Amino acid sequence: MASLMDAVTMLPSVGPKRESALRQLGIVTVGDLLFYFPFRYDDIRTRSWQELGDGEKVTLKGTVIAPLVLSRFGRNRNRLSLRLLVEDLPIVVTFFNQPWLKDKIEENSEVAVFGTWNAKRHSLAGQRLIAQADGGDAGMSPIYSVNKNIRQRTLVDLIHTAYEKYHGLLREVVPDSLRTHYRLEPTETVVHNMHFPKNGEEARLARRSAAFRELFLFECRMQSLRRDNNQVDAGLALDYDLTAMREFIKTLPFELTSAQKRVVNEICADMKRAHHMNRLLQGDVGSGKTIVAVLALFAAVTAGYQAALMVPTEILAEQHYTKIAKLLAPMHVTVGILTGSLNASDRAHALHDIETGRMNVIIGTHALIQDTVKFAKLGLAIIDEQHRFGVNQRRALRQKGINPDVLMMTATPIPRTLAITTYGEMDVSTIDELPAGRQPIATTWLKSNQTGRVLTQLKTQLATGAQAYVVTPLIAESEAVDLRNAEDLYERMQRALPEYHVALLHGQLKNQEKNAIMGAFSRNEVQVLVATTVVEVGMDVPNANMMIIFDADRFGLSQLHQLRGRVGRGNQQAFCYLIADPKNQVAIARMEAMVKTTDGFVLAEKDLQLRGPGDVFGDEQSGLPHFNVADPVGDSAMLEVAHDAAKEIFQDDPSLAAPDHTGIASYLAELKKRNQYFD
Ligand SMILES: Nc1ncnc2c1ncn2[C@@H]1O[C@H](COP(=O)(O)OP(=O)(O)OP(=O)(O)O)[C@@H](O)[C@H]1O
Repeated sequence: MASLMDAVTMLPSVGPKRESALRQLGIVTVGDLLFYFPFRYDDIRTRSWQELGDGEKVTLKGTVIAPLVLSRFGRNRNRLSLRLLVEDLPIVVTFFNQPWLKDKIEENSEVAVFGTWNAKRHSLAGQRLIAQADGGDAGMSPIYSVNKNIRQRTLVDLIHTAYEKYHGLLREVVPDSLRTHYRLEPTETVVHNMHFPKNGEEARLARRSAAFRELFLFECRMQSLRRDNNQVDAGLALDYDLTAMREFIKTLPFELTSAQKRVVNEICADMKRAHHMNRLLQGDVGSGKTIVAVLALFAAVTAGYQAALMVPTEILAEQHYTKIAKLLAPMHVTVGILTGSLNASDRAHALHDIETGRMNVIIGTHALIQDTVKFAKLGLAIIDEQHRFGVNQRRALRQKGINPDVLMMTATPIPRTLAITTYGEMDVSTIDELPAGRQPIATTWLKSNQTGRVLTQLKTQLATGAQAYVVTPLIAESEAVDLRNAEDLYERMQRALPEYHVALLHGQLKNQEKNAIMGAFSRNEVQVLVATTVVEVGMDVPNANMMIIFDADRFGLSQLHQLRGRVGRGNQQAFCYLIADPKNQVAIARMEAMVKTTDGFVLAEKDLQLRGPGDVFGDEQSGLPHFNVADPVGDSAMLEVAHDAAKEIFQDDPSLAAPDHTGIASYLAELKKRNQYFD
């Protein structure tokens, strides 16, 4: 019996080659193909040239009135020109690098060409020859994202065939009540009109329903993950020792903020429950996440388990190791470190101590998730700066233990819309308060010809006993040029500040050298640290209260905020100077936002507005889901509706037994089946 889960090879004309090309696009089943929607449409209805504006994309129809001319330049480039009589106007059409069209177009024949109109020269830069099959006069031509192994045309034909044969099997998954309320179209209509709309309006309406469906199903997936997580007996119940916790807290050099107390309580209560903890700890730069993590690590140890902290760089691992070992020493907890740069014998020792359980708390980098690392009894895994780890790496760490509880920490505040999509399946603890006595960092934006002022300020600050960072971005194409820039700046600083120690920190130093420099800076043996962006994460030197960032317009907002967050970690007034001559509006807006606020959540919202979601996190590793039709930012209102609706459904009917919910249940069941199949 036919099913939407049929492999695409069930369609005529899909052999192994096409199958693999489709698979590269993520299309495996007929259902995948039908829901592989175009990302835009070209309006290919023919129009009269008289109504066209310059630069408009259009299809023009006319008669070829002269022989075609093909000219070649160099090896791979060529131009095909033809003269076309459109209504009563002779125009010139040129196609670049499509020499095969010469054999398809005959003199005196009638053709339709899609391209960009040049109103002044009465010419058309041709993109495509419109075939009769495209409908010529009535149509929107869908444009799909394809790869070099499959052409648009082929994909359209395949979708057409699949639709003809399978459209009767398309079912509703969004409950009727929601569909009526939000006036969503039936799935069959959506699929049809996404691929074959008659006009822009049809496409727009179909897109709206398709986006909602996609967001809703995504939210249902998140809710079902959450539901599975929350099942009792799915995780560990870490029965920590409250008295020991209280004693430990007494040894800390400061009083916890009430936000820190609240999140520690949330985390501990969660660890104690038998379900699997899957929690995100977010807090602005300098809000004191580290100590919260240490308390969680300690709690796990008092419950008789090992606990691990995984961080993105070796330097950070070293720093955390030094700090945490010192904090936990009075409590007789054995803390160890595992990074890629341990020598063979240290490594063997560490592995042995992890395996026998002698090491209670293990701090490390990716080295922690290698196969050779075997934990005796891992109860808690904390992942710092988690967006730098891919989903698979997180899963690998989880699989190291007996399904240990997981806490992720991030210093990049996440706007609400993104939090819903990225961390929808997690519980979130937020530190929304800075330790007492912190003053907002005074931020000034200067042009590069005003740097003299900064130097004066720097001298004043250094005279009071403070320290400073001077950051220069990696901007040149070659590392060598970047290094020279940083070295130049370093020498200039040395000359300008002969009575102080200046050091240079850059990415090409060995880890040991970097550690030595950071160590010297944190002991105040170095007063001015000139650095490339390596200081971005995790540096914690409370005596440093001045941050100077050169070419600040080269950084993104969240990076600037992270950098600035390296100062103002003590009680003195801190200063940040952004030196930049931004060239465009977006960069200017970034500088202005930095001057205006020091609140990471406000900046994150601004960043999202200025750049769009992909850029906030940067890359595939962000863990940000990829949507086919929906845009989590542009469609954020819809996302919220979908989120709330899915949440309500899972609350009221967790087993999805109601007749209106069977569509969701079978969608999720199918997903599960496929995951098993492909894992
Ligand atoms: N309750 C507190 N009172 C006073 N100081 C605190 C408190 N909690 C943390 N600190 C100090 O504040 C500084 C910042 O803390 P921490 O390094 O944990 O910040 P963070 O949240 O990890 O920030 P970042 O993401 O910027 O690294 C540290 O020097 C820490 O010792």
